[in-house]
Parts: sequence; C-alpha cells; structure tokens
Amino acid sequence: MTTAQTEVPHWRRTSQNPEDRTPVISVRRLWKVFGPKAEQVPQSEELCGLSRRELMDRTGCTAAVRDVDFEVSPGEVFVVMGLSGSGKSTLVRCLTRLIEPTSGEVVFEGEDIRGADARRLRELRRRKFSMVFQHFGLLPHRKVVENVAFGLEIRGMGRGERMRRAREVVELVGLAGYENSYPDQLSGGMQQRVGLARALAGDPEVLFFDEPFSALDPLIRRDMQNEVIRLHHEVGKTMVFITHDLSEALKLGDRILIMRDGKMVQCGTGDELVGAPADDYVRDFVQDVPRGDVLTLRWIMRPAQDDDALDGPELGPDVVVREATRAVLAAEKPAKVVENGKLLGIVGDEEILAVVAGQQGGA
Ligand SMILES: Nc1ncnc2c1ncn2[C@@H]1O[C@H](COP(=O)(O)OP(=O)(O)OP(=O)(O)O)[C@@H](O)[C@H]1O
Repeated sequence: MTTAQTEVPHWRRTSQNPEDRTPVISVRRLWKVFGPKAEQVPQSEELCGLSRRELMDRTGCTAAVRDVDFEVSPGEVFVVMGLSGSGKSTLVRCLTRLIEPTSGEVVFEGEDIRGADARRLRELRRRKFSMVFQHFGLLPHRKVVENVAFGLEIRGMGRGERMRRAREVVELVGLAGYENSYPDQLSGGMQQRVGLARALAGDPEVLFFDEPFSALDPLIRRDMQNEVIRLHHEVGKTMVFITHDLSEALKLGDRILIMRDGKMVQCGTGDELVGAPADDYVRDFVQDVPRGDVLTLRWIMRPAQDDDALDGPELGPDVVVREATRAVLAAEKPAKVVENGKLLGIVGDEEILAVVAGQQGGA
C-alpha cells in the first residue's frame, strides 16, 4: 500500500486514512429559511409544525431546508435527491456556505464551518471543496488547459507547476489532445469534462455536483455518469451529488438522501430505498425501478426450514438479485446466503421469480 502510494500523484489520493471512518461532513439540525425574521422559524415549535403554505401565509417565509441531519463518510458518493423545489440545491449550498444556513451545524473534518470567518471560508473553498454545476461556467477566452489551471492560479501556484498539473487532469478526464481548444469548440459533454477536470485539479477533499448532467443528451449523460464512477474509483474523492433523477441517484450513490418540501424523508442505500421505502412519497419514486437490479439477496432470502437441502451453492447477502439469478435458477438446490461462515437464509427459484415477476408487473 505504502509503496503503491508513492507512485500515485498526490492529487489522486484522499488525504484521509482509509481506516478512518470519521465523517467528512456532519450536518445537524440544519435549517435554511428565506424571508423576514427567518431565524425565528427554527426556534418556534409552532412555526416548525406549519406546512410550507401555512408558514408562507403566517410569516412570509419559505423553509427550504427543515431540520436536516446526515453524515457523509470519507470516499462516499452521497446523493441528494428530490423533486424540483424540495430544497436540494439550498441544502448543498449550505454545506459550503454559498448560502448561509439559518441554524444548525455543518461540521467539516471536525470544524463547524458556520463559525469560519471570511478568510477561512475562502481557504476552504479554494483548497477543500470544489463544485461542478450544470452550467459549466468555463472562461470562453481561455484554452481548456488554462480553464483547468485557473483555480490553481488563484491559489498562487506557479505557471509551470499548474500547467503540468492541469495537463495531467485533462488527461485523467479523457480530454488529452484538446488541451489547446477553446470551450466553444467542444461539445456539451466535453465541456462538462473540463468542468470535472477543473474541479479535480485543486485536489479537493469534497466534490459537490449540482445537477451537472441535466442539460446533456441522454447518451452523453450516461457517458458522464460512467465517467464519474470511473473517476471515483480512480481518485476516491468524497462526492456530494444533487439530482432529481432516481436512476442517476441509484447508479452513482452509495447512499441517497430523499428530500421533500425541505425535509429529509429517507436516507439510505439504493436497496434500502427500494426494499423498505419510508413512506408513499419514496414508494412512488421507486415503483418503476427494476427491483432485481437493486435488491440484494438479503432482501429476498427466507429462513432455512428443517426440510431445506443445505448443500446448494453459497452466495453472499450483498449479491444483487440480477447477478444471482442464473446461478440460483441453474442449481438443483436452493442457494445458501452466507456471511462470515454464518447461514443467514435461503434463496430458491421462488424468491428469485417473485422479484422478476414483480418487476415485469411494474410493482
Ligand atoms: N433566495 C431565495 N429566496 C426565497 N426562496 C428561495 C430562495 N432560494 C430558494 N428558495 C425556495 O426554496 C425552496 C427550495 O429551493 P431549491 O432551489 O433548494 O430546491 P431544489 O430541490 O434544488 O429545486 P430545483 O431542482 O428546481 O433546483 C423552493 O421553494 C424555492 O422557491
């Protein structure tokens, strides 16, 4: 591990020790209220209990983020999902204080950044956080490599060093050969790759993505999602990703936080959302998801009975149903779901087919 790391450019690694699971970001009781005397809303039990409409009628305020708590682990891809107006952008902008929270805590690597002064905040935004937006915000009169190097220039890095770094990152995002192009000579997808390279160039601890691919054609969008997955494998950065698209959330997210009217409705892995939706809102969201693509054997196994044969194939509980289907259906005996040598349950043709049939019915 140590030897390998010496060969990897330092910006390709997170500074956090992989053993250290201390959250990178902890959000506690976070509120963002827009409107007059906004700070009174979180303090008042009565106002907190009002619906969005009632709160607006009574106070002229909108509670865009209401009492949200979550943690993001090092190296995690954390997705914030919800319909338009649910508070995703406001929430994520509060994390870097691009929007000032009304109350609550945003702890980044142990520091409550609500207490950071302007200088510290600038430093955090330059060195620790990067953002990728839907509108790429590239500088039109600068070449690709200069756009990528721009943040490093602001930091005061010398020209030679920053151009060398920028070229490496341009290559990393698959744009080698386009270093000297101007943004308007590139397609939308390629411009977003420049946005990604620019975000990565500064070796941030956390990358924030605000619906970065919404304006792209579906095929390019899929390419870019794959690109994010690849880059995540390669650079291992912590990522916070906003989307209103469930399939994007399921594809990218280690965990997904679902928001509705500023509140957190559920936060969990894709299989938790699909297997145990917290309410009808989440259930509606996930109803068209092909369950076999998301659920794992843990969700469909049944307890072993006395008359079950226990010499069938062995599979882990986190194997996705789709991946287990062939093995289970081909075996004469039900599959044993085993973790650390312990038998957790049994999965036979019936359990598999129930998922596949449910899928076809859209349930
Ligand atoms: N500056 C502001 N002043 C007043 N209300 C605001 C402001 N910014 C956002 N809001 C309101 O806060 C709520 C949440 O908005 P936000 O943009 O965070 O939602 P979103 O889920 O990101 O939506 P979208 O997907 O459409 O971007 C909305 O009702 C919005 O109208």
